[in-house]
Amino acid sequence: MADIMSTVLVTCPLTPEEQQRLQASCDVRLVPGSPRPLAREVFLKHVRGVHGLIVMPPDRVDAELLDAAGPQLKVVGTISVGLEHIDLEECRRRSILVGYTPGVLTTAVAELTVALLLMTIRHLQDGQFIGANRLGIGTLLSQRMREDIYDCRSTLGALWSLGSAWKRPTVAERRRNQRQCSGHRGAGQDRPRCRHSPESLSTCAHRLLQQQHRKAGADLVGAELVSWEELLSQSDIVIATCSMKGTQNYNLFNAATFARMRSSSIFINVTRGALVDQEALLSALTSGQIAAAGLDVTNPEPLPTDHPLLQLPNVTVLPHLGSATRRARTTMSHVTVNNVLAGLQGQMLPSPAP
Ligand SMILES: O=C(O)C(=O)CO
Repeated sequence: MADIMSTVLVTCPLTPEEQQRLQASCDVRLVPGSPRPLAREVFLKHVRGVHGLIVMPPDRVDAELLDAAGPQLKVVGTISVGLEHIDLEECRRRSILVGYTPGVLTTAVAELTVALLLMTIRHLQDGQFIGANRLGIGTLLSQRMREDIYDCRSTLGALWSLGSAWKRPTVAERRRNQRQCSGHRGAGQDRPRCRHSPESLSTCAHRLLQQQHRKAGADLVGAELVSWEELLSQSDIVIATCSMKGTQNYNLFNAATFARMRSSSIFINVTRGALVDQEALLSALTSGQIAAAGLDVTNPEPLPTDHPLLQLPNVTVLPHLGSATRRARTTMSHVTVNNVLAGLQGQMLPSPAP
């Protein structure tokens, strides 16, 4: 049991079971109403004097926040695999433990990626509008039509993250299975070519492990390791699944990147909006430099309702639904509470940040 006097601030929803488990051991302080994203001044006000902190992106945990919390803070648990909102160096300097939730959402995000890809390629959101307004199939047929993925032998280029690079099942594997399920069996030439750029893999934490796993991760899903240049210029579909690596990958997709892609390319982003220079994306989409984009993540989230990206017919935007499955969210809550309870008891975290 954690010290009964420990106070934990929770800024985001936990499952009721995990909230109860936390409440059995600690004094739990919930941010009132918890509108997301949390206003900074509210966060700074409620963090004072807590021993543990449960957050999710984009709640920024930096020196200012840690100063506001005070020296008794022992542990921060984020309900996410992404860590870009936490100043890990500053936490380390203050001996504050940080836990996160790697691995447990990979499947949910991979499924969302395939769904978003299909929505984007087939204009499904337009279909929903047409259906809801009883406009009929003729309206749909008069709209722009897209290639079937089935026939186009497209090349899928994915930038895999630290976590999903070598964990099964990945996006590439699912897409391969999907084709097999729809009757595309057998002949090797029927399989989509999967390209996998080593540029996006972590070169800081676990460097040797990642380097050892890069080739293995690619082999696991039948992917070829190619350069960043090749990935951009040869892929029909480019999927950003890499992390921000702190701020290192900020605007990784920019005007120069989109200029190297094909005019028929589809761009999908399922990890972080800040990977993309949105002005450059907007201009690539309006000028025809690329064909379409499907975004589960944007910068900021949510986008303002009058944002020009939301007005474009060749863009599908979802409200960051990647991990929104019962299994993923339940496990993420569970892992986070385990991390925080361990940290409050001065134990090693079961799932520590790298
Ligand atoms: O866990 C994360 O970092 C997410 O973005 C979940 O969708």
